[in-house]
Amino acid sequence: MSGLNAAQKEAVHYVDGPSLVLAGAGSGKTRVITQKIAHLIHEKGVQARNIAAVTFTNKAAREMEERANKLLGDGQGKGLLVCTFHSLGMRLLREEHKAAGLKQRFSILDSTDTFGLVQQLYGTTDKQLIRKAQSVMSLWKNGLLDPEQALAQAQSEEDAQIARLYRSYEATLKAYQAVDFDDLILKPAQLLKMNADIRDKWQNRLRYLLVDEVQDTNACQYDLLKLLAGPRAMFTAVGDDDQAIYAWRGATLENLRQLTEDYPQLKVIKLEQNYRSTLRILQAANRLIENNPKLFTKTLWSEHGAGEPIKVVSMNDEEHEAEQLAMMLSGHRFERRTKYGDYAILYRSNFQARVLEQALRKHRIPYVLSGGQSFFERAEIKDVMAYLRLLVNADDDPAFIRALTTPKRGIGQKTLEALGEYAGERGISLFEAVFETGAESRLNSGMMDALRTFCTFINNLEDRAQREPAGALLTELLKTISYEEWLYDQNDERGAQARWQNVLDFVKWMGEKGEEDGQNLLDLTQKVALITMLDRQNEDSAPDAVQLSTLHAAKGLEFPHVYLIGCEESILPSFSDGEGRELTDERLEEERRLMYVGVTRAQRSLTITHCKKRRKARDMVTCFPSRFIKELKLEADDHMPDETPNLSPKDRLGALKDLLTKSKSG
Ligand SMILES: Nc1ncnc2c1ncn2[C@@H]1O[C@H](COP(=O)(O)OP(=O)(O)OP(=O)(O)O)[C@@H](O)[C@H]1O
Ligand SMILES: [Mg+2]
Repeated sequence: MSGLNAAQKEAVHYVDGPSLVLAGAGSGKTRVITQKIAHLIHEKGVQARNIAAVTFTNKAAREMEERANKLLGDGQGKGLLVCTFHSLGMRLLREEHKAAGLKQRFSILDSTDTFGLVQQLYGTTDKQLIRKAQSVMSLWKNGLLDPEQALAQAQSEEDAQIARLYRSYEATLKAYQAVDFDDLILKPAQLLKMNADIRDKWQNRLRYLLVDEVQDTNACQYDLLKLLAGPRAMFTAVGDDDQAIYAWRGATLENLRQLTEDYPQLKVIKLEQNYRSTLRILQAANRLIENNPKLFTKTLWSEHGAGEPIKVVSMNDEEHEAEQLAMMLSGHRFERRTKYGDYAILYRSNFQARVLEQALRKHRIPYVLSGGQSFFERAEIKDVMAYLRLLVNADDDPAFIRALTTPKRGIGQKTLEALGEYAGERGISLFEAVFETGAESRLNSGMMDALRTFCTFINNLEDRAQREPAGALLTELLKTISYEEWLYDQNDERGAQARWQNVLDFVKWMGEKGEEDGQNLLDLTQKVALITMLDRQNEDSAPDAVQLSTLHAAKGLEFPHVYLIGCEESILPSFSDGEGRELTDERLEEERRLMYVGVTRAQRSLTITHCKKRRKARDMVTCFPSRFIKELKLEADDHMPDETPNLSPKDRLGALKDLLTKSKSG
């Protein structure tokens, strides 16, 4: 129990009922969770497999698992469940698939897949419209509204149209034996609600629940949590209302208030000491967030010194910003003898990373990117995944079409339409339709043969996939379909090379994962949908590299030195929400919380940059510094003593040598 203050100890020791730790950034909330896991196992005799800790991102889950296992020592954490809400939901759904009306090997569609599906059902190619429909349906789903209720509630013709789309979307998913990400939460919650046996079983299994970042749970996740906790209500939730940044995905701060209502016996514990940041950073963050209405009052103090002043740097444009950043970072690293891994560059939106990446590459600064396009969303990976998904679930029509036509097998759109029509009339999947005699009259016999050859090929693979090692089988599959050649046909040399390398990385990763966990290709495939590139990177021994991340993806993390870039009106706060809605007070508050998350990631130094101009399409537009910079009230720091870093003569010599070898090798 070392390394905890009195309030943290209280939170860790309290196991008589539900508790909520409500505290600001860097106050050790996540630390309470990991320590509490150890406490439950070591002191309270709770079995590891009866404990579940839930957090928001895969990365956070992995980090928490590592920390917990370190505390627990050899083998004691066996069976401990540390995961995201989504993977918890998937586990439950896989085990209870029958009750959910799904086969055990259902497909999981990610947002790219569902985008394609909505596009097809809605009959439009207007991306904005599709995204809007997706987000409205998702909000309905998360608000536990079914298509009929949504239709009944519709206020406008547009709403009604989306509600009808929602109906066919749901029917299609069912026909495909597929679920989307929202279903991974929604369906388990419904199962637990409707089915007492399943509820008892899971409540008995997960006897203690711990939830990190509870401020970002949506209504559905909260429901799931409540159902799992049951009347015993043995859980610890930790969170910070000032860091709620997922309202756009339906997360609601209302849940925090609801928690106090649903559990009158809830013990609320506040943590007030910040262990992460220097006083300057902490106080600036506090001044910023004071501009938001308070839900709960919190005070944060720190024993750390004032630290160095927060820098605000004005740049000409985004190229200048990126270039300067690379120079500043190199200089800083040289002067302080730090590692690249001590730095994070954070930004509001993914597009900001592009120019930055170029500059970092030019200056040979190693970096890793997170929160960007997932590795698994790349076209070549999705191609390979289509085959795997089809092995797992032959009813997965989108996977069927993608695999069948990649590479082309001489089967054209007309044939697919005829097959689709027949399958639709019979209410079966495309795969099944191929083997029905009834389909023969609709298609010419050459096509029929080609289709059957393909399906037999898949059937054989499926059989082998249950027994043979994942890596070898995958390699063979790629060879059989001549995927490498196909890539070279479709892309220029460099593009093909890069894509093929990604595929090889993927095969290697699947092979290793399969050996590690003793899982076959089919088991692995279901998991892939929930994994992001970041997890993959973390598995290779983490390289010393600067972290590039969106603010959303940086939640819960900390870095010695942080650069917060593009702090301009219309970027942070962002004026548009992707659907053309304007900046309301509520959204402004959420943007402010996002800035607060960014500022509070920094431990020792914080540099904020903004551009005077920025390229928009073909024009250079004038930009203004973010209002949030003013709200940090940095003048207030002026009376604080500056602490310049002390470099001993020896360090300086070392730094100089470093630079010399670098300039030689470069
Ligand atoms: N009692 C303590 N003594 C020393 N260091 C601590 C203590 N509690 C927490 N820390 C350290 O402070 C830092 C912040 O802790 P942690 O990440 O748990 O905070 P948090 O409240 O979860 O922050 P966030 O809101 O950003 O998620 C970590 O480096 C952690 O190891
Ligand atoms: Mg945390």
